[in-house]
Amino acid sequence: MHLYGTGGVNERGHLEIGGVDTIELIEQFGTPLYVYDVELIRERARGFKRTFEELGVTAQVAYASKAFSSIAMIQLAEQEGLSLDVVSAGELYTAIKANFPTERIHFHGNNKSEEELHMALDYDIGCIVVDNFSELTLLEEICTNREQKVKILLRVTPGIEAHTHDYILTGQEDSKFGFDLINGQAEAALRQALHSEFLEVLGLHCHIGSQIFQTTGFLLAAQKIIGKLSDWHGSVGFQPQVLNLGGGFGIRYTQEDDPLPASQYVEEIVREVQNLIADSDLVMPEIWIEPGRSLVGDAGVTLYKVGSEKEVPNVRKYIAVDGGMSDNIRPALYEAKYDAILANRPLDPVEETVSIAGKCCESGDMLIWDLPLPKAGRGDVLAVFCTGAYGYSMSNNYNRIPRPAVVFAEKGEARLVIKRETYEDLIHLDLALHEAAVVNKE
Ligand SMILES: Cc1ncc(COP(=O)(O)O)c(C=O)c1O
Ligand SMILES: N[C@@H](CCCC[NH3+])C(=O)O
Repeated sequence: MHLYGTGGVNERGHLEIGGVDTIELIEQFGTPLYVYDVELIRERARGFKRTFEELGVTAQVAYASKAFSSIAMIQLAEQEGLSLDVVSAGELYTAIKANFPTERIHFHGNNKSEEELHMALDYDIGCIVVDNFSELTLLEEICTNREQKVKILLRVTPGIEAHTHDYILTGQEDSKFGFDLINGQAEAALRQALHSEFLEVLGLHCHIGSQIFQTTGFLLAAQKIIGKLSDWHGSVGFQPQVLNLGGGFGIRYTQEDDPLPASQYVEEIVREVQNLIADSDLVMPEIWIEPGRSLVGDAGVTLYKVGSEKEVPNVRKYIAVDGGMSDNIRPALYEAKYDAILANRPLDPVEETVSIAGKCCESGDMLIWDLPLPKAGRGDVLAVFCTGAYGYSMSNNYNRIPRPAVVFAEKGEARLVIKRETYEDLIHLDLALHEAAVVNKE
């Protein structure tokens, strides 16, 4: 048995998270249940901030709220002095409702609508990360009409192929995100933005991908970007105040994963930037990062009840749980791997290898292939580790399965921070045929 995050086994022989017995939690809140170890999120946030402080660099650590956005989570980010990356009006709305300081909100996305840009301006958020020419022009027009200034970063694609799953790569040239750094797009965007009296260009942003285990890609991106910034200092006289190198720091989902300590990513990036800046005419900019997964990923566990089983003789045994791709789509989407144990008897010896199936009507709804477990059956509780990032946030109602509840556990106290969806919630936007008015005729 291998524990992730700060999970432990208590005197009752149950898996404990944040000092809370997981079996007591499911008795109270049901399954599937997301449980977050709040202390671990705090530790991770403090770790990032401390590393920058020790390096003497002015920084912002922005939590990429797409990893897991909820009012309580945003409040936690605020308590820890993080900034916030949002990518939609919905994420921005959540942040506003959580009273997150708007000057520390950064707005991302490759297709922000007019409405979203207005909303960002209404709340006077910290900065908008401009992704492409059409957005740049639109934002310029909107700001001119409103006679309102806004701080922006230009997102660039530095032409880096980070070593990760194709679907979560973002820094390569052929990407839907950002201005191409190398072929002149980024410089043209900078010139256009500098021309506008309403756009204040803070600097550049790049995000090369997610679940990255090496620093090489980040260092290469820093080299390419600072090389260009240095050229532009000569040609356009631009001095960046901010360099945002995104998120993407990998975490350990299974024992096969071998990520670096979070501090090492930051340290190596900062030292590279310092060296490159020292060799240029530029002044050291603030360094911003925007981790999601590495702040919340291994702090989350999903608890499921074990249900049916099926044996395919001489091939495999399937064990089904009461959730699946509706609460965690990552295995189906990215072939993501997870590890799990029985939360009600984690210390029992392994007896067999089973494959964990979800309950959705899809063959692809498999959570874990070939998991060593004690003999498990109805009544057992499966704890899948490291589901804190892109689990709940990508959950859905496929097969009209209600979304799970989410609990924060800290120092022996459990707080329900997202209620379980009810069947009523599932149909609350539906209109019955007799209620649905004809809307396309007078
Ligand atoms: C622009 C941007 N910033 C930050 C992140 C957070 O990435 P991660 O959760 O891998 O740290 C993402 C997601 O990949 C992203 O697209
Ligand atoms: N959602 C993805 C990562 C992409 C994040 C956004 N660029 C995951 O679960 O790993």
